[in-house]
Amino acid sequence: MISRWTTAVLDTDLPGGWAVARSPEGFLYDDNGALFPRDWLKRQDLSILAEHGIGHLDGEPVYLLELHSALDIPGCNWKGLRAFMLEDDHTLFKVLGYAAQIGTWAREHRFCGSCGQRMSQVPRERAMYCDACELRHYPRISPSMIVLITRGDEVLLARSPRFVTGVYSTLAGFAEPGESAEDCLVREVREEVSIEVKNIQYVGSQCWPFPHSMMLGFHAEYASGDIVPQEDEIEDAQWFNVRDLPPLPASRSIARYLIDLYVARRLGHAEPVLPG
Ligand SMILES: NC(=O)C1=CN([C@@H]2O[C@H](COP(=O)(O)OP(=O)(O)OC[C@H]3O[C@@H](n4cnc5c(N)ncnc54)[C@H](O)[C@@H]3O)[C@@H](O)[C@H]2O)C=CC1
Ligand SMILES: [Mg+2]
Ligand SMILES: [Zn+2]
Repeated sequence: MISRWTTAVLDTDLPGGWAVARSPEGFLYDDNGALFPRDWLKRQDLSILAEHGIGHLDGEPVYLLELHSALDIPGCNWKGLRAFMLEDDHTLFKVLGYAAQIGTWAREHRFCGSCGQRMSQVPRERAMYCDACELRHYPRISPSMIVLITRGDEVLLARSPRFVTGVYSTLAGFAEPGESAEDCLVREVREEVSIEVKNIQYVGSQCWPFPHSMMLGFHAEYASGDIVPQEDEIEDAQWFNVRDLPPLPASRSIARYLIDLYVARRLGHAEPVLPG
């Protein structure tokens, strides 16, 4: 059965529901997954930094317990968000991805960036509020462009020194103030491989909670220039034939989708579906 997940701001004074627990070591899980009866979880000896009501899973309320540190609970373990992404339960990954973004943002906005006073959660709204200067902070989302550059049967893929050995991917980068999505894409491509692109086509978007990116995915055609990899950022960049590709990123990523979609169109195969 596919579960239904909707986000919501829930009242943490109400009892009951499910909860996920997040510490610097990741999310708590056991053989049944990462959702625990909330009242049971709160009876454990947790060092709770903050609690957030984050939404409904199949109609049941779900809360996040954001912890100062991990602790040993018999039969349970801690695991990072990336490990959950690589597993089959996509809905659980969405719940935890949202929880991670809310937890990180609230943790990093406990004090007002303008006057330094302690901030508090606004009831029924996803915002932190400063009483002293009436400033509100909303969850942070960072728009990032990601692009597959194509040249007929070839695609341009690159390696960052941070990637798993052998893996090549599309180019990506964060938008800067003052840029349109297209401006950002053109700048990132120039910076990272020193080439020019044309016919920029928007393909789709994906939430990427590492830590708070909104990926806007594009296809673009090669226009001119020779590949010059950006020092320190790009270890290697090459044109690959769609029939002979290197190891690619994880199938949940929009990077992989942009590649798989182009290859499918080029070779006349069925088109993949963009992972949510
Ligand atoms: N879902 C997917 O398929 C993929 C997602 N990504 C994500 O796209 C994002 C951007 O990709 P990168 O190549 O790492 O970016 P990038 O090419 O802009 O370089 C990263 C640099 O940007 C700066 N930076 C960090 N956070 C920033 C922010 N919030 N706003 C502006 N600048 C910032 C830092 O100096 C950092 O070293 C990352 O979050 C990355 O995880 C990247 C590739 C694939
Ligand atoms: Mg980049
Ligand atoms: Zn303030």
